[in-house]
Amino acid sequence: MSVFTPLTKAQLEDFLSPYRLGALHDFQEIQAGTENSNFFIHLGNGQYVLTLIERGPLQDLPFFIELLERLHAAGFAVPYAITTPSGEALRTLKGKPALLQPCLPGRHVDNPSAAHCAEVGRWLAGLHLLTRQAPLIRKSDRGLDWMQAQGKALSPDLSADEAALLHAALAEIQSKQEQIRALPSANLHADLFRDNVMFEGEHLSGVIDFYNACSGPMLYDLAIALNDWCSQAGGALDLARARALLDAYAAKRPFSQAEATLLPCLLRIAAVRFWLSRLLAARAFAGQDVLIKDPHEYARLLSARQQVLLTLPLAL
Ligand SMILES: Nc1ncnc2c1ncn2[C@@H]1O[C@H](COP(=O)(O)OP(=O)(O)OP(=O)(O)O)[C@@H](O)[C@H]1O
Ligand SMILES: N[C@@H](CCO)C(=O)O
Repeated sequence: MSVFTPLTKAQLEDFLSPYRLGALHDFQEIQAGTENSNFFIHLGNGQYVLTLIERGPLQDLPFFIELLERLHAAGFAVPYAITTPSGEALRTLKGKPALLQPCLPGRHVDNPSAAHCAEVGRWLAGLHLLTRQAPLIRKSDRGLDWMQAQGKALSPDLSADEAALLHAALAEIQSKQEQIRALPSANLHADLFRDNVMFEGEHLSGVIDFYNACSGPMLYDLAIALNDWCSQAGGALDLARARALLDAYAAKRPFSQAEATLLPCLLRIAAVRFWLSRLLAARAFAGQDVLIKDPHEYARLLSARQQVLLTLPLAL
């Protein structure tokens, strides 16, 4: 399970009363999730999700709240922070920052079709188009410098083959970092995995978990999504799904030549980022009753991205 801070009904009733959303009928701990404590909350006038933030850059919570408010105002189905009548969005429960959000409809899709991937591409293009003129600035706390530092710290734990794979990727990141930082930027979700997207049939009905959101190169968001949504079991890219995602995106925001050149590198960087964060989580939560995602999946994926046959659709 992954609820780090259990709550009683009385604690919840006390916390929820200022929202004036009706009586607490029921609540359930949400077992999925790896970083925060989440609860489904059934109130008199509907269903909500309560998140207690357990870790991460707490000083950046105002950034997440503002970004989600901006997306909500633009019509995106996202878990914006509901405010109390006195205007409080960020509150505290059992000493943890606490946010009450709408419960978004739909379910996660484990085996996405090309149509699901196209929806993801369209959603990402919408996010980037909305924010690229004036992105809210936040440097990722798991960016290129973090990868270099964590890669160095974690490589002694790896097999010789894995360490060589990681070192080659870190050397590539080092040599191309200026080109990467010069790519066109916007606000990124930066964690757009299948378990952060809800679907009703083939219609994308919501995106959750913005706690890795940041400002940065738009291509990086695509690389993260391609790696999770468009990989076959062994790690190789599924070209039909990848093409569907990229074509749907490019129909709303055409790619630049620099983005086309750097796509293979960005796919490798996105693989390194989640390989390292999963290694760190596996180390931090070893032996505990916490959902740990397999780090080796991302080592395999990085290995499979040494050759990338996918090209970006460019405007003629
Ligand atoms: N606003 C919401 N509407 C509906 N379901 C939600 C909402 N927020 C969270 N959930 C459900 O709770 C689960 C866990 O949430 P989430 O992925 O945000 O966990 P986390 O621990 O914060 O993040 P992660 O493990 O992805 O880093 C989701 O998979 C989803 O099923
Ligand atoms: N989506 C991440 C976990 C949360 O950041 C992963 O699959 O490793």
